[in-house]
Amino acid sequence: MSSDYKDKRIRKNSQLSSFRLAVLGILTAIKQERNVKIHLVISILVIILGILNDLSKHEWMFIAFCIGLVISLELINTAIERVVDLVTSEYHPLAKEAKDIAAGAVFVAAILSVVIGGVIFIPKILQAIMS
Ligand SMILES: Nc1ncnc2c1ncn2[C@@H]1O[C@H](COP(=O)(O)OP(=O)(O)OP(=O)(O)O)[C@@H](O)[C@H]1O
Repeated sequence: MSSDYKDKRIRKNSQLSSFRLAVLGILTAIKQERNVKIHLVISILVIILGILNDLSKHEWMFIAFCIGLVISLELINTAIERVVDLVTSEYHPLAKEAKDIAAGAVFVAAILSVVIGGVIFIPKILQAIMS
């Protein structure tokens, strides 16, 4: 990295707080990554479903945890994809492993969220159908 580029970067970063840079990172991921958009839409739908079903404080804590976990891991997955693409545009088995493992982390969190969402919502939906 050239020192000129580094100087410019340090100056630029000191103008923006780390909080604003983090928000910028989230907005970049939302704009550029289809999966981040999909997770956000699903999260909004789950929140609406939660409001309609009048969830308890504990149920909301589980839902909030799952939404935060999946979106955080999706952002880390996106960052790993960027770094891999920065390092190589060629096919490389390690690049494949890095991307696939990062995607696996999101998948595990998504499965956990589906299980928790099912435990919370299925009984409520069944009760609503039966009554
Ligand atoms: N440089 C590479 N070398 C080897 N395999 C790669 C490389 N880049 C991508 N792949 C493989 O292609 C898959 C898709 O890669 P891509 O870069 O399109 O990430 P994707 O964009 O994972 O998916 P998404 O944007 O839907 O999250 C990766 O999961 C990986 O298996």
